[in-house]
Amino acid sequence: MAATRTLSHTVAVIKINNPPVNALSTPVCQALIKELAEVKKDPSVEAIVLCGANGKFSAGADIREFSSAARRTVSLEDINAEIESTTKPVVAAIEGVALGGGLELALSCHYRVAHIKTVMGLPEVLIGILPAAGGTQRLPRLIGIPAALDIIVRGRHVPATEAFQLGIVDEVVPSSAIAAAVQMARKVIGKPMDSRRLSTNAVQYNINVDAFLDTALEKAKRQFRGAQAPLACIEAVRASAQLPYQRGIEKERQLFASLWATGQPQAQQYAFFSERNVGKWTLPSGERWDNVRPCQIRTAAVIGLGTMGRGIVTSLSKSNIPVIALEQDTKQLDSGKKAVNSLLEREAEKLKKQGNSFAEGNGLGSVHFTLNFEDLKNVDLVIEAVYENMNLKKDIFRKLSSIMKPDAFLCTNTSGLNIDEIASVTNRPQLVIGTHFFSPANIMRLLEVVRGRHTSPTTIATAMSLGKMLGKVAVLVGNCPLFVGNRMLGPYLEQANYLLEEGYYPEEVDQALEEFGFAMGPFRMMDLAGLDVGWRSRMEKGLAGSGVPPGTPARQREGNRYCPLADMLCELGRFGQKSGKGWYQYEKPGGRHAHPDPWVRDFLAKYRKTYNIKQQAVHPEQILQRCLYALINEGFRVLEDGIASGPEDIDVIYNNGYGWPKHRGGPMYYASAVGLHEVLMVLEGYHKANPDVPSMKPSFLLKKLAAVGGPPIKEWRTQLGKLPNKL
Ligand SMILES: CCCCCCCCCCCCC[C@H](O)CC(=O)SCCNC(=O)CCNC(=O)[C@H](O)C(C)(C)COP(=O)(O)OP(=O)(O)OC[C@H]1O[C@@H](n2cnc3c(N)ncnc32)[C@H](O)[C@@H]1OP(=O)(O)O
Repeated sequence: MAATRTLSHTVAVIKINNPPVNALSTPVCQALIKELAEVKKDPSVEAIVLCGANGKFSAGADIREFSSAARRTVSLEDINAEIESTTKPVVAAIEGVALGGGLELALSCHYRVAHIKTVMGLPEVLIGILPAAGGTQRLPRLIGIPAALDIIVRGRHVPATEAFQLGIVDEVVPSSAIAAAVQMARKVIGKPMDSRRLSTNAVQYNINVDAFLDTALEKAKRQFRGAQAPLACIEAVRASAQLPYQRGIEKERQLFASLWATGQPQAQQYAFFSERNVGKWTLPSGERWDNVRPCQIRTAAVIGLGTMGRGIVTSLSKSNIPVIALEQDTKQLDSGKKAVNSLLEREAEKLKKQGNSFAEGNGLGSVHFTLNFEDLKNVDLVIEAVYENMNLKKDIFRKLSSIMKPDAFLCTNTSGLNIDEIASVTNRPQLVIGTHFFSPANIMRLLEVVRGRHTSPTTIATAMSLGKMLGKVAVLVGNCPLFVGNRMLGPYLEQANYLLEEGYYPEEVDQALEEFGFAMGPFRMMDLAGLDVGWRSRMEKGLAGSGVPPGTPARQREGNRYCPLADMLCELGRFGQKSGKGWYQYEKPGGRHAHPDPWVRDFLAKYRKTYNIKQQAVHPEQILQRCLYALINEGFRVLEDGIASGPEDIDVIYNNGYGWPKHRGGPMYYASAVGLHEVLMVLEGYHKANPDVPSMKPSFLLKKLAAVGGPPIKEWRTQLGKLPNKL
């Protein structure tokens, strides 16, 4: 039953019932219409309570229906209008979540009662659309333009206590919201209802709405780099102030249709479901997310309090997991402790602003700092987060192996080292796993969980479940140099470097990719990460520094093209932000504002002259094609090698760890949207002209899919048949 009805005295309680989140699917909407019609004409009913089954009001419209053939035949706003115009008072009993269409439904009720642990909001913007069941018109009428705009444009979850302060709900209760709503319904029977019908009210404001919204629009254009939904949300809110309700609704629908035509909602909704699907991991042996039980992690330890370690400690502590944080000397321990405490204070401040405190207990209190390895011996799981050096990591794992209790999990936070080699020095390779966090680890949502050859399914389940506990999107990947995200970055950065050789400047390449929607272009990103990191690794591989065989041409390695520009900057001490100079110049070492550097322009001009490189006329569109298609091609190779289980996994990694714009779905989705044949043609053309750049040689899988007509991404798996699986 999509909705059920019971009677409590003269109050009819209509309950939405569509597990798991009571999405307002077409059958639910049809059931609501039927129940409403019946209670309206039932003389024994004097008031109505609307609620959701299983402690959840509703997570909104059924997103799957948007793109499915089963297009909705019932308009949610028509149901809302029907509820609002009812002469019997309707009270929403909000529990769990009231999101999107769920909150819009509640806003059409005459009163709202919420359980204290509820969150509500209009997160449509996050899936590329705008609230289109009256939310952009009713919410400003209830709480004013600035507060409504903030909620609609950011799509944030508003806790019940804040919702009460803002006036979204009339009462917050610590016990059953349904019982409280029934009580309220009985109290308001017979009371005047006109002012409770939000659509009949005018928006109240004492600001210059146009100027306010113009400023918001400019800010949103800068902040959301090409995403259209936030801009449409602002225009819809503008309509609420300027137009009568019904015309505002027309505008809302019009904006929805225009957004749909951009293709962005489809990309963002693909990203939404991909994020959920990556949690459903499956191993070739048949073990899966739903048949392997994770172990409970009651205590954890982190080794190393550098940038990564600090973020990981904060993240664990924030999730209420007691942590032991270990450093090798007092100086580093003290500075790590200070940094962690300050991060935790900031987190506490954030929660306080949202009207919350740390869930149970105090996050700060749960961190114990130590220099003594013995202190770690009883924790359930340890995350090693020292710098990227195989010998150092092996030393630590040897030690852990002898100290830790036998069933403790040993995780390494490496961004690309071989998990099997690290596991090989332990007495429990089945409990060793890679947990690749992204910096800052207390903020970035991505966690690459890297399975080694001997890692057990229980260890995988535990690491994936830990990711969820930390509020992260955990993606299971196979063990290969650099794993998935960083491996794909290689060819992308390589092309960015070649573009400099050929006549571009860092700021021009960055601008093209930032206009595409990346949070940061490749050169700003390299400056932030530190140019010395890659330099050290290239030196270890004999590609840079004294290990390069004598007589090797400067722009060649092993017969292939090589760009030594980044090595040359490092030799001059230009490591990026940390040294105040890199591809850009900064106000000071550690400064964060990148300014184009005339020195770099001069340096590039001399370099091109030295190597007699003719400046080529590269069209800005080619910057995108070369960098992005190089990255995508490597993505296909990752699939070919069985390192990721599907294109969605790669897209989730890029959306959440590398600043890929979600409104473009992810690199593999983008390839499918651009057309695989187009991607293949560009790669083929480039590779023919540049056979000394092997990364641009089109991958086998790309060719295979292009040959069958470049099917949409959801059909790739069936088209490709059985692929190797190294998970
Ligand atoms: C011009 C052409 C137009 C064509 C289209 C015409 C249609 C026009 C109609 C317009 C009407 C608009 C009405 C309204 O404004 C629009 C909306 O309401 S959109 C939905 C807004 N809501 C959300 O975005 C909430 C999304 N969900 C979440 O944030 C979270 O799921 C949660 C609710 C906070 C719960 O989180 P968790 O507990 O972590 O659980 P999961 O996230 O794993 O979810 C569990 C399960 O539920 C599925 N699911 C969640 N929400 C929805 C949803 N709204 N619709 C469908 N399915 C949903 C999720 O995928 C998981 O599924 P599983 O993986 O278990 O299969």
